[in-house]
Amino acid sequence: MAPLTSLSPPLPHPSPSPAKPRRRPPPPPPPPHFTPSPRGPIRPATIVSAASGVTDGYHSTIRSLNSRGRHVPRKSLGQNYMLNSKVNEELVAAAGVGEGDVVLEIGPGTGSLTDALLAAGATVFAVEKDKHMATLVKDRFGSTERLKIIEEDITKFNVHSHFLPFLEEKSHHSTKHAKVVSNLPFNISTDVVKLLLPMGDVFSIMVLLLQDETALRLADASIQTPEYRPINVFVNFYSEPEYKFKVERTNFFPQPKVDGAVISFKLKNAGEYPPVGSHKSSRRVACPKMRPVFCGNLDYDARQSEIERLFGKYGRVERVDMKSGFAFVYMEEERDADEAIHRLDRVEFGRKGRRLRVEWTKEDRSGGRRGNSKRSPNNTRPTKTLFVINFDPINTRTRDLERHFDQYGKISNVRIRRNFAFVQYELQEDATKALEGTNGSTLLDRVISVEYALRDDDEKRNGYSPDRRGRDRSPDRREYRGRSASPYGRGRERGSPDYGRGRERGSPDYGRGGDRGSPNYGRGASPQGGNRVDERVSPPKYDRERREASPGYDRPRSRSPARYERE
Ligand SMILES: C[S@@+](CC[C@H](N)C(=O)[O-])C[C@H]1O[C@@H](n2cnc3c(N)ncnc32)[C@H](O)[C@@H]1O
Repeated sequence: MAPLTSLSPPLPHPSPSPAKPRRRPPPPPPPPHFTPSPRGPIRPATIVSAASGVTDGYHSTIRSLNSRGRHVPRKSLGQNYMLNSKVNEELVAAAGVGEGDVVLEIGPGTGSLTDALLAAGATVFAVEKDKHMATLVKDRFGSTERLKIIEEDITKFNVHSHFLPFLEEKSHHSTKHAKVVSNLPFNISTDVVKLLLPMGDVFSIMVLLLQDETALRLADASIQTPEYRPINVFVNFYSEPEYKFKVERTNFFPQPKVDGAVISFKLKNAGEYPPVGSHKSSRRVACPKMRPVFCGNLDYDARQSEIERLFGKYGRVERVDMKSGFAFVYMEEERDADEAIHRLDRVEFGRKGRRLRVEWTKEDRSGGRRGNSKRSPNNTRPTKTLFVINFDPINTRTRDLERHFDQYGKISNVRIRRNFAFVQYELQEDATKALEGTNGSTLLDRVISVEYALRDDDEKRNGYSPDRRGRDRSPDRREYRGRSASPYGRGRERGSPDYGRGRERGSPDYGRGGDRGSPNYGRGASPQGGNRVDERVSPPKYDRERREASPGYDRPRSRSPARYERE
């Protein structure tokens, strides 16, 4: 450790040439720097006066920075170190850290907050991305049972496989919940919030020091304000946020351009998540077994086994519902699904290296439409012709459909059009039987959806027959295109779950003669819910009521989750 030559604050990064320091020395010990938020009543603030701890924190931070030779704080890593030990103590107090607690600390840096956590009696698991700082903090505390430091990027950190065993081993509480306390690099705060808030099974509270602006925004629970954003839906769904107090920028070295603030999130357990059904329904969105992961932008010929293998790396896959170009993956554990989403979203996959879209399905599909909703609410007028979707468009032949449907009566015609088909019976009663029997059934590994066609061929004007006419003149398709609940709609892009993402790959409009079928299946008007092809382009949507209670649902359609991450 480099010795301190005087009691006055040394340069935090001793330069080989003292005459030309690369950075200004840190400021003198700061005056009281906690101030209440000026931003209105929804953000209660705590006024904390600075105390003698100020200089202690200051000196130990500077000493640490000097301890392993010259260290230039890295802006890209948000390295603004805390100089005021009082702030650290307040962070610890806000999380109620006490004897026997296990704490995940993100970015220990020089170890000043780590020190306060250890002093409170906690066992600390610290994740530090910067190798230099990880070594520095190890040096500072030496080997102790109560501290584990790993060098890793928190945004890529597998909490369940790396942290849970530690928690199991170290927690002395029966509840086995850990806490998160961190003076976070400002640039990853939303990533961290998104990563950890859904982990109410692991963490009870998360207390973060982040940019004041961000803290104010995240703590905003009032849906009525114009500032209310998708991230607020997320935050309030998974936690109870509370703005604690502001921390002025002069408390950090180097001094950032903005002030910081401390915010706490009391994490909810799955059972506490707001219900997402109608008021009559008590269904909750977060039941792990019920909510599949949407995996979009797949090759049309992607195989179920490939998807199983892919997701199987992150946990047990209960089942995979393959659709055309997308799939729903049911994982046994919600945390494994979270991990899969985290790892696989936007990863290139398949022969053509498409970028996957992986995210939680936007609707609780457990309503079991497949099992209990056999008919389209939009199209209840029985016809002799059935409209079939969701079969494998590459491998399904007319004869496969015939075989699948002919047990219900005499079929007069089967027509496949890209990835939808019409099956016409001679008798309407047979069509009804077939609809009841085949909707939600499996054909060549795909769960198909069946509903009545809007009209029968023989109802068409001038004795229309699709077999005699060109595709473009098909009244069936014209009819469907015109409906708001259209399964064909307006030609959205493939694999983009309706957030305006996924533009890298265009999708020909079905109705306009694109050469590869990626129909726009409309928006959530699917009578079959989970089984309709429209899910391929857009995961099912909640109704307005549900959206309010569900993270991500109030996103404007043109906005992307990527943007959400950048907030
Ligand atoms: C704002 S500093 C806080 C340091 C220290 N806790 C303090 O209070 O002085 C942020 C710390 O997080 C580390 N860090 C930055 N990005 C990280 C990441 N993705 N994962 C883990 N640590 C990260 C930085 O290297 C730095 O040490």
